[in-house]
Amino acid sequence: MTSMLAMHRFKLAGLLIAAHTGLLLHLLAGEIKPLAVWDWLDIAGEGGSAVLLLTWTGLLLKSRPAGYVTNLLFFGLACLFFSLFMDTVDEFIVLPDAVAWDGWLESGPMPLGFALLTMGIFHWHREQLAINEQMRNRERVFREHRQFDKLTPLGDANYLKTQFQLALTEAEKDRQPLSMIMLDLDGFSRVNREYGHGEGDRLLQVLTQLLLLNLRQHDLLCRLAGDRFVIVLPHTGERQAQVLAGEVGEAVRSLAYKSSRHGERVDLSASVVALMARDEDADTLLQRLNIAMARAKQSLTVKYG
Ligand SMILES: Nc1nc2c(ncn2[C@@H]2O[C@H](COP(=O)(O)OP(=O)(O)OP(=O)(O)O)[C@@H](O)[C@H]2O)c(=O)[nH]1
Repeated sequence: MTSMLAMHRFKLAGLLIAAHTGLLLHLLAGEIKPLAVWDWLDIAGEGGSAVLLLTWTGLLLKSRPAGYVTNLLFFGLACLFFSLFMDTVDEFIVLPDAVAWDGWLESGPMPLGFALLTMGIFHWHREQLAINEQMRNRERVFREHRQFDKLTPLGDANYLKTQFQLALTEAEKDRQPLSMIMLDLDGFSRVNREYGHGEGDRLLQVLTQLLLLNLRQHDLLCRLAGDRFVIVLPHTGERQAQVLAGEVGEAVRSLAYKSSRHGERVDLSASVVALMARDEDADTLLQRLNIAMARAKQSLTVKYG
């Protein structure tokens, strides 16, 4: 919150000064209305809307990076807030008939605000299309933020199950093969132990980027839990899935990840298994993948002790 205020301090200060100046002008030129003539419905409607606009402005600044689009949206909302604030002030202060500028203060910023907001939303829409393109291998069909893991951020186990079910239905309908890859880092707990949990988190984020780079357009990557990832491969038979699994495993081995402590390389390897879906549901498929992974881990223990 403090960093958000610091980053946008000039804009927020400008809005505060504008609102205070408007209020001051009204106080200097007019008189406070007696309580008996206050229109509570108007006060609640206009004042409430102004408060909501301030809330939107706060949420906007808190959730978006600073820049051109954020500025357009901010100034759009700021103009609408100013108009409504002036409208609310008008409910408490009566101005002499000769005064005409109050109409400008109330109505002037409103169309400007809508124009700026429209431009901002248009650019936001274009920005979102570009982000969607980058998110393709993480989201595929729909977005459900509650099912996204905050660290990586990939779909979690629940999201994966939903996607499994959708992919299975689609594969059956199109009579196309569907395969999966499961990847689990070997000895990841050692990274946490030796370098700290923060370093482990960073490594998982780098690994996510690496895996995403190795996927095809229509594949989907999810983080099942901890250091275990699953890739859904539509239109893919088992042999092709095995080839892709080999490539992904090779990519992990080749990753020259450097620790942030002394910059030394952290050697990595992963157990990777690939399976083709049979006539089964999402839970059974996930269970088969987990069993195949347990076997792969077991043979690793036999091999290296
Ligand atoms: N840094 C970090 N560690 C995590 C996260 N989630 C799970 N872990 C850790 O990941 C480790 C997973 O343990 P294991 O399943 O035994 O994995 P492993 O050490 O790679 O062992 P094998 O899979 O048998 O090779 C545990 O130490 C968890 O604490 C996370 O979000 N961040």
